[in-house]
Amino acid sequence: VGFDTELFETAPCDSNACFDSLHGSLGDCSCNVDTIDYFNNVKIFPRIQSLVSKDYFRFYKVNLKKECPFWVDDSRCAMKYCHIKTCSKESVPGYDSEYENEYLEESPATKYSENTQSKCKGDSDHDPDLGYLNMTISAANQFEIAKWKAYDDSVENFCQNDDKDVEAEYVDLSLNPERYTGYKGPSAHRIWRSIYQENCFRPKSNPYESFPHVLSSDLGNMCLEKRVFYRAVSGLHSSINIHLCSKYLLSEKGIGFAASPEGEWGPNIAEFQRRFDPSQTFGEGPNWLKNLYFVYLLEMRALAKAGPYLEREDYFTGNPTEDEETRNAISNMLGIIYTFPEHFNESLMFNGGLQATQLKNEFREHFRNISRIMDCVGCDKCKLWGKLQTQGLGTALKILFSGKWDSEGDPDQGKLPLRHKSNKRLHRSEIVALFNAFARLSNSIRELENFRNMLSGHSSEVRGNVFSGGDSKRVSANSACGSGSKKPAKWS
Ligand SMILES: Cc1cc2nc3c(=O)[nH]c(=O)nc-3n(C[C@H](O)[C@H](O)[C@H](O)COP(=O)(O)OP(=O)(O)OC[C@H]3O[C@@H](n4cnc5c(N)ncnc54)[C@H](O)[C@@H]3O)c2cc1C
Repeated sequence: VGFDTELFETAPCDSNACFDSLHGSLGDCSCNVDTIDYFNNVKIFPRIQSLVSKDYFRFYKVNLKKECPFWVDDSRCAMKYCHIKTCSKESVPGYDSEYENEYLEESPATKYSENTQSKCKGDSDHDPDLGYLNMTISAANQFEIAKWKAYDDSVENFCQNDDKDVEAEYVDLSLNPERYTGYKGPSAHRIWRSIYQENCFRPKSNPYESFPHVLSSDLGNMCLEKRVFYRAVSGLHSSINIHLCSKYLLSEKGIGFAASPEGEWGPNIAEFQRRFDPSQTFGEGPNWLKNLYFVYLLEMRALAKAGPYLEREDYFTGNPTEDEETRNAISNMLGIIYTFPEHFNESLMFNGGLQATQLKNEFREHFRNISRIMDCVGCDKCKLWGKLQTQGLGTALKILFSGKWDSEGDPDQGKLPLRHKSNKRLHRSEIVALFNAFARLSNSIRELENFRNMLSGHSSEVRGNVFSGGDSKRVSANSACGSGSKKPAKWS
């Protein structure tokens, strides 16, 4: 799918400049911004927000104590708003149930002896002695095999998974909302710089020493896969910054009726404009907002692709009524997602033999590094949401590109009552992260609607047309890496 740098034009500076060019085609897909606005704000947003408030999605297991593997972190949480509250294991619904034992591997020898005992007792049609199959594996070999398994698991993972770390703890996300924390300056910049400069694909011979590290006008020189990577990361960055603008600390103490020890929190329009107005961002702000829609589309496609599998999950918390409600809410939301007519088409990516395989490895390595960089974030609350959202995006990339979900079949499969236990391919924390990450993006798009209305002085009204055709037909030739010309064709 082609990409036209003219789509990323600079809008004139006025009070609503952030939104003037936030219309029409998104680039790199057949979709447009207005379609997503309507679909998200009306159909997805209410459902996903209600879904992630369920117990299964509210508790996230994460290791926030891992050392930064890249540099000595010298930052300190400057504000009390950085801190997070963790939960005791006992307060987590469903804890000590199947989850903690879910991934404990049995040794092949144990499995065999159990199988033989249960199946072979009383059998008279074979001689157990002659038919004996020696499945013994020495402890040393078992250790090696465990390493193979860890390796095999890791090659398809786009993220480090730390929910089995001794130091991992449960966090109740509802007690730790993503909002303004005051985390800024050199520490925050080092994270973003390291992500864009060292762990993101950039146009070759980039002359920029300072932010912004990538100019959208140069994106057309990159192939589809590299552009997708950059746009996904940039979209995540936009989402984080939209949240801090929409839940900004307006006053430490609160005013009048709003007075509270927690302070007064709400949208900060000036902060939003500073971050996204073209006049203050070298013209890039609206493009960064488009990247938010782009990463939303990517994650929504992953949910659709893994939908039949996700519909078969148990969502166990130990409360049968709540679990049933969660499964119904998942089916309902996925049912809506299946109807979206212009899903991202990941099959256009990574085609082209050895070169494509190498690129996919590079893509995965870059993303894994980004997930490791999250351990360097110097504010606990930012780290929590940064880790959750990168794990969610990493899970989406795994669904899209590991090949494991390519034969998942049509969504009707999900209607089968069968629940696969043995065939589990996603960990609980990956599922929790995937849905919460998507909920964050959905919330950001909804917040944009609020900012748009505030800036234009209108009362709240949902914009956009359902499936407004328009630009959607204007899809040009593929410019995936290894597929020939890196220059995208113009929109026809
Ligand atoms: C993982 C992580 C999580 C964070 N979570 C929070 C949080 O929950 N609450 C909070 O208050 N702060 C959070 N922060 C800090 C916040 O993101 C900013 O870094 C901080 O507010 C300083 O903002 P800034 O204006 O200097 O620009 P930054 O957001 O730090 O961006 C640095 C530079 O990157 C470029 N840039 C900006 N946006 C984009 C984009 N979307 N795409 C491409 N380039 C871009 C610009 O050139 C900008 O100058 C987090 C930071 C990180 C790294």
